[in-house]
Amino acid sequence: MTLLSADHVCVRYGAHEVLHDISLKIAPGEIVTILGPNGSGKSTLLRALLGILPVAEGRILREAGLRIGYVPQRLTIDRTMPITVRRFLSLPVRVRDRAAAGTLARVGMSGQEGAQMTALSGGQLQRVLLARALLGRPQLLMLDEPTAGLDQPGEAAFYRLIEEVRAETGAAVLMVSHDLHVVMAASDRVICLNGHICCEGTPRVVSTAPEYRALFGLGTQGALALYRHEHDHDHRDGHPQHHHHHGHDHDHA
Ligand SMILES: Nc1ncnc2c1ncn2[C@@H]1O[C@H](COP(=O)(O)OP(=O)(O)OP(=O)(O)O)[C@@H](O)[C@H]1O
Repeated sequence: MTLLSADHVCVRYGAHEVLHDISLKIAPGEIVTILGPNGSGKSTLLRALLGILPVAEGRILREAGLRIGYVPQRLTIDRTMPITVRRFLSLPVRVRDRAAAGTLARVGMSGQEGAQMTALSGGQLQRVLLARALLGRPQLLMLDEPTAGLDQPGEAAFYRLIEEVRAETGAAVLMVSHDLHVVMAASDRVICLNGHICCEGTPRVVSTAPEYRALFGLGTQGALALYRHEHDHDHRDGHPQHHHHHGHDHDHA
């Protein structure tokens, strides 16, 4: 079963092709992260998947009646127009007090109905944005760099919250990030984007993929070498002097 899919999608701004031949699928309940450097088209891809940006080629398919909860990258609040958390939760769709209170409790913002949106910290604002998205009982949550501007503990706490929400509601999560640590901790699957899909798979597989490492300037040493070393070691029964001799395994077989 697939909630949302892209089939050979290209997106252009004028003559500039920002996304090339993108195919992907999101299944119910999975947490998928799109990872890529600045300008790689992550936000563009989310907006195309949401249907708020036209595609030049290919197509986007959404399950009939799919409920999507969208948490934008940032929210520009007009400081001359004060608005409380409670009123914000009823934009654009009015919600009941009980639903508002319950959802605020869920995101760790219990009793904050009366707070001014402009007075919230970055972490609190993200929680309120998430609460508003959850009020629509989404089957798919889409989050665009939801922890941009948060410190490390704030970021970790927010991703734990996302995992709890997934566990409780069964919602699939598609998010954008350029933070490897977050992705390693909280994703079932990672899609590495740079105008096209460079590689995809579990966080462990992607983090050792040469395409991923080249894209993030990690070189070919470091974790990849370490991973290979450990992998070799497991098969060589404590004969480290033979590490680079590829015939060794066969000698034993
Ligand atoms: N409205 C637009 N008109 C023209 N070009 C645009 C527009 N929006 C984005 N672009 C270009 O498309 C490319 C991808 O932008 P996008 O914002 O999707 O990347 P991103 O991966 O989300 O970047 P970041 O990590 O910086 O948020 C960039 O080269 C950007 O300049």
